[in-house]
Amino acid sequence: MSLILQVDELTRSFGKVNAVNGISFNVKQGTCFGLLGPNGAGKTTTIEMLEGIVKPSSGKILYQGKPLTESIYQELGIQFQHTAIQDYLTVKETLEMFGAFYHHTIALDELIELCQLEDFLQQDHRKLSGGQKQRLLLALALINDPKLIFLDEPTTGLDPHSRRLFWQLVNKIKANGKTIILTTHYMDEAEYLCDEIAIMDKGKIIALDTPDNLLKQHFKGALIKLNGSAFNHDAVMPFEYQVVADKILIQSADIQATLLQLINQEIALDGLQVKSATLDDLFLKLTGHGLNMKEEPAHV
Ligand SMILES: Nc1ncnc2c1ncn2[C@@H]1O[C@H](COP(=O)(O)OP(=O)(O)OP(=O)(O)O)[C@@H](O)[C@H]1O
Repeated sequence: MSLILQVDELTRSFGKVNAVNGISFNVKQGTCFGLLGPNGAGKTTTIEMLEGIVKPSSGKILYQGKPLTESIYQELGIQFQHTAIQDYLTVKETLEMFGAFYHHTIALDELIELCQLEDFLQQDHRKLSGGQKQRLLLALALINDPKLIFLDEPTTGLDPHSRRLFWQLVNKIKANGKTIILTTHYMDEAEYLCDEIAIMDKGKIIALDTPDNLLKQHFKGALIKLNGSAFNHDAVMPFEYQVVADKILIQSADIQATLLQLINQEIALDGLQVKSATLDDLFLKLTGHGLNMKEEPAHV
């Protein structure tokens, strides 16, 4: 599979803040690549450099083997976290207005059908629900029939039904051969949509691979979770464990044997969970903090 994007040692500082600190990755054509991380990790700065909106402090970005130029931006589709749309326009008028910005556009009927906008075409865009608004923003990102589409936290704040509907749309777009770069706080979204992910924390990539490979690499067998208060940490435990946030994580290849050991050690099993590891667990393991944590001070 050919590479649509190659990123090498990309860095961007704002004064003393290293928002993005020497990251490298490749994106294969026709795949969905996820950039994950907590608030302030550097995701938006990264995609804004890829989109040509923010100038890198250093590093290299190649699009289809060549450096980014003005003309390439006609080939990109961008769904921003917030897009200013002129007031009083209907959905149809909004689509027509954005279409006029590009030399080449997709047929509007096709786009309206794909993004399921038929029922709202004559509605003022300000009256759309959250899910409908996101579908309109996606349609605007697709209007120039781009090869590479950036979706920046597209489902933040949506209800579960609207999120699932949006995921189906993203999969349809991918099935049409498009490449997608997605940023998200939602690990289930990344597991469902992304072929490859980069987990960012404090401006750096701390893990990069397919979701499956990352989970296999970092977790053997099942994951047993207990409340942090369950252990006397001075006592010697007959198994390895990790304390992250307010939880104790034990990786176990033999669940029965580990549970028996816990019972023999008279450890309170309140809050016990036995499950397969998820990307949330991986993030917790790698960083020692959850994805939904409050924003940390800037990384200087
Ligand atoms: N224009 C700017 N001027 C100064 N600092 C900035 C600027 N843009 C981003 N930063 C800082 O760079 C760091 C990374 O921010 P960025 O928005 O890229 O993170 P993010 O992972 O996208 O976060 P979120 O999930 O909240 O959107 C933060 O500390 C942020 O305050």
